[in-house]
Amino acid sequence: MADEGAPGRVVVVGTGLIGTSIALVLRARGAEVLLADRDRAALDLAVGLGAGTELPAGDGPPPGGPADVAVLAVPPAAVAVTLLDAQKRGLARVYTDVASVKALPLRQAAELGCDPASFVPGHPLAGRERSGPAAARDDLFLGRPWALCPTPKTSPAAVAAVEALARTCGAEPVVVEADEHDRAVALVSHAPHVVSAAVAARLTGADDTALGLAGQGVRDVTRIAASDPRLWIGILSANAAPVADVLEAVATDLAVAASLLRDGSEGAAGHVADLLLRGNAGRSRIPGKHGGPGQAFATVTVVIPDRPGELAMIFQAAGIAGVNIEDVTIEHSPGRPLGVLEIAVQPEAAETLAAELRARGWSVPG
Ligand SMILES: NC(=O)c1ccc[n+]([C@@H]2O[C@H](COP(=O)([O-])OP(=O)(O)OC[C@H]3O[C@@H](n4cnc5c(N)ncnc54)[C@H](O)[C@@H]3O)[C@@H](O)[C@H]2O)c1
Ligand SMILES: O=C(O)C(=O)C[C@]1(C(=O)O)C=C[C@@H](O)C=C1
Repeated sequence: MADEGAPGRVVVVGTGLIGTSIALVLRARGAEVLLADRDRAALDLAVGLGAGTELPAGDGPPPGGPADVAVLAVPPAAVAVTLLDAQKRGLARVYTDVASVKALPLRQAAELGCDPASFVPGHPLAGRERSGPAAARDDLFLGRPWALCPTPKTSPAAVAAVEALARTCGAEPVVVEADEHDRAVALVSHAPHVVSAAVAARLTGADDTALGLAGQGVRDVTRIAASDPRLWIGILSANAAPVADVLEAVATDLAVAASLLRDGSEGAAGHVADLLLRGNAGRSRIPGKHGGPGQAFATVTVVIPDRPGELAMIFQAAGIAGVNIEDVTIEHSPGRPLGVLEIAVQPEAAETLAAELRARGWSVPG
């Protein structure tokens, strides 16, 4: 039995990273999932992972009639033709896609004469630097925003069905107009991807000494540079102008920083510091948990011995003190039997938690 409000029967076309991840979570929530992919190996692997059963080939709807929703999890340039095909076949009552750009598939769907009422353009803001069904995860969408870009022609019932699908995947639906979506993701996803690639590209000529000294910083900045270039060239060229706007602004900041560093004067260092401070300010604006507005939590730092049950006892102590834990990070020094736990709490609760933990014998500096 599916959860209440969740789609009961879903078709997923495109069993790569995103399609298979959606299929896995829907299966876990009790939905029947029918899978299709033009790549036999990707389809077989998704079926083997338990993401669903193969959609029978043919011209008409699936056996048992149209599904509640068909999710088109194919590259941006393939969305409109896949939609036309799926609607002609009558695969589902409602259709959505997951492409990282929204204006292009919408425009192409209109040009091809697709039915606009049953199509809800969508985009889960969650992913990985790996492609294909082997990289799929059923927790990929937890707490993430899932953009929906209905037009005035989209039926409200179709929007409600796709909102329910996004919620079933653990995501938070956010309705936004397609052009606004594309400008927004140019800033928060697409331009950062190119910047990451540009930093990683410098490493192609790096010698062994430099590579041997690579730490976490360069790994963090370049993680997404490992993504599939074929997928990303499709995304970037479909959102070219907004991405170029952001890249030009970043390039200006970088060029100014480089010339100030060459200048070498004390005043010049102050100007570079200004960019670093703007970096701190921008980073702190990225929303926190549940995609809510960025919130200034206080951090309680605890030194914890590396032994079983320690975290559970700390969380229990927080519960006894009536303090809600907003977020947690743990830093481990390799080879040391200690960890540093950073607990984010509401500012007014920080002192209560620190006092409770100290009273119970933990080391809480500050
Ligand atoms: N990778 C990410 O982090 C991410 C995040 C959110 C959204 N997206 C979007 O999701 C979509 C899929 O990306 P992915 O990362 O899952 O890619 P992927 O390469 O892992 O999977 C895409 C799958 O679509 C299949 N496919 C391509 N054309 C097809 C067609 N015409 N008919 C049937 N199957 C077809 C491919 O064989 C492949 O299995 C893209 O539109 C992408 O922009 C990606
Ligand atoms: O985390 C990653 O690996 C991603 O690239 C995910 C990411 C993003 O930029 O946040 C990338 C593209 C998608 O359209 C949505 C999500």
